[in-house]
Amino acid sequence: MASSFGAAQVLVASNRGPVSYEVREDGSLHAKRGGGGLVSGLSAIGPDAGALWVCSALGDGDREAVRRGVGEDGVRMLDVPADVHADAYNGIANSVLWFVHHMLYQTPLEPVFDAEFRRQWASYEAYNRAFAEALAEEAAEGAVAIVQDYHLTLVPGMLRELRPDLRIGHFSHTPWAPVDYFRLLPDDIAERVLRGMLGADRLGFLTRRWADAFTACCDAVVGGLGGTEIGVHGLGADGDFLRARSHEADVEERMADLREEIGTAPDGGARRTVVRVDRTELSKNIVRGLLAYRELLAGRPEWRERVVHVAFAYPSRQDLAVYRDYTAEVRRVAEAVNEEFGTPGWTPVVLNLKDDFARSLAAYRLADVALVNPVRDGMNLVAKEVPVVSETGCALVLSREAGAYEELGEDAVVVNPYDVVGTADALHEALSLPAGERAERSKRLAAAGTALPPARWFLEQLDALRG
Ligand SMILES: O=P(O)(O)OC[C@H]1O[C@H](O[C@H]2O[C@H](CO)[C@@H](O)[C@H](O)[C@H]2O)[C@H](O)[C@@H](O)[C@@H]1O
Repeated sequence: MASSFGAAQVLVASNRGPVSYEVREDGSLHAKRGGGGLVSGLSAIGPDAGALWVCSALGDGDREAVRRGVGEDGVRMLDVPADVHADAYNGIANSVLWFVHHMLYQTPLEPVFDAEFRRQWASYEAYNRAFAEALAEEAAEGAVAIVQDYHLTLVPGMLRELRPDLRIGHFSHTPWAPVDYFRLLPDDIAERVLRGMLGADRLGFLTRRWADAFTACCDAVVGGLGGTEIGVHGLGADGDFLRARSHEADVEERMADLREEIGTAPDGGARRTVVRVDRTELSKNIVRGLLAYRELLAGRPEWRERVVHVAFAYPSRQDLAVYRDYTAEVRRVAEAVNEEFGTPGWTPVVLNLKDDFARSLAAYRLADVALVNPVRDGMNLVAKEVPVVSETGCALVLSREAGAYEELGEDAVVVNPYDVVGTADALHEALSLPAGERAERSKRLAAAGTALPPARWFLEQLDALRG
C-alpha cells in the first residue's frame, strides 16, 4: 500500500479503531467514526495516510462486519471472542490498569487480586497475543509498528519474539502511576506489564511527568529500562479540523438551540457559559465540578441568573457498574443544583448525556469558561480544543493533575481537583477576567494547544523510532 510515511510500512495497533459498525433494523451495516481522544488523535494519520490499523471488533456490529467481510481499506479488525475481549477490556484494562494509573481505587477495600483477576489476566494475555500475531502476519520485512495504550502492554514483547526484524514503538495515552501505587499490582503482573512494554525499541508518553514515573517503576521493579528509549510527545489538538468542522451547518443549528436554552440575563445581556465536555469517566471529576459550580452560586449570589453550566457527560464504559453508578450521580447532582437555584427563566445546569459531537462544538464556540478538572488525566484534549473554537476567547479552569497542565498551566486558572471551594473561586476568577485579558490568554492557549497536531505528533514518533 502507498504510504505517506516513506519507504517502510507503518502499522498501528489499538483496542478501539477508527470505525465501528451498527446493525440496522433492516440488517444493513452502518459505519460510524470511533470515539475517544486516542482515536481522534490517530485518525489524522491512520488508513488515509497509508498506515495499516489493527484494532479490535468491539460489539455485535463490528463482529458482524468481520463475518461479512465488510471493512475499510487499511483497517484490520480482530474478532477476538467476546468473552475474552470483555475480560481483557472491562476486567483488566479498564478495572485494573486504568484504576492504577489514575489512582482511582478506594484502597481500604480495593483492589482485591483474587482468582477471578487471574482468570481475567489470562484473557488479557490471549488478547495481547492475538494482536501480536496479527501484526507479525501483516508486517513486511523491517516495518514499523506503533502499539497504543494500556490495553496492549504485552504486545511489544510478544511481537519482538515473533518478529525481531521490526522497529516497535508503544505509546501510553494515560498517566503513569507513581512507584508505590503501581506496586499495588501483584509482583509478577507488575513485572509482566513492564517487561512487555520494554520489548519495544521506544516508548512514548504524553508528558515528562508520566515518562519519569514509568522510568521509576522500571528502576524499582525490573532494574531499569534495558536498551529501551523513552520519548515525550504531547499530543495537541487538530486546529484546522476543529475550525472548519465547528462552522458546518449542523453545528450552526445546534448553536441556535443552545443559545435558546441558555437564555438571557435579567438585564437583557448574554448569560455567561461555563462549558465542560467529557466522557462520563471517573477520572474526569464531573461530580466535584458540579459541586464547585453549586458552591459558586451559593457563595456568590451575584452570578445567579447570569451564568449557565453547559456540561456534556457522554456515555462511557457502561458495561461496568461503577461507571453506571457514576453517571447516575452526575445526573443526581446536576438535578439537585437545578432544583436548589433554578427559576422559571433560568436552568443553571444544562446537562447533556447523549453523544452529539456537533452540539459539543457549538458549546465550545459559546464558551466563556472551559472547566477541565480531572483528578488525573493523560493529557485532556478538551483543554486544548475549546480555546481554538471559542468565539469570544475563553478562560480555562484547569486541574494541575491533567497532562495538559504542563503546556497550558501558565495561562490557565489552575486548581487542585479535590478542592471544591478552590474550584468555585477559580470559576469566579475565570468568569471575572476582563474581556481583553481573556482573549489574549485564549489566543496563547490555542497556540500552545495546537503546537503538536496529531499528524506531526505521529511523525515525530516515527522519525525517532527510525533513528
Ligand atoms: O476506548 P474507551 O474505553 O471508550 O475510552 C476512550 C479513550 O480514553 C482514553 O483516552 C486518553 O487519550 C487521550 C489522547 O491521548 C487523552 O487526551 C485523554 O486524556 C485520555 O483519557 C484512553 O487512553 C484511550 O485508549 C481510549 O480509547
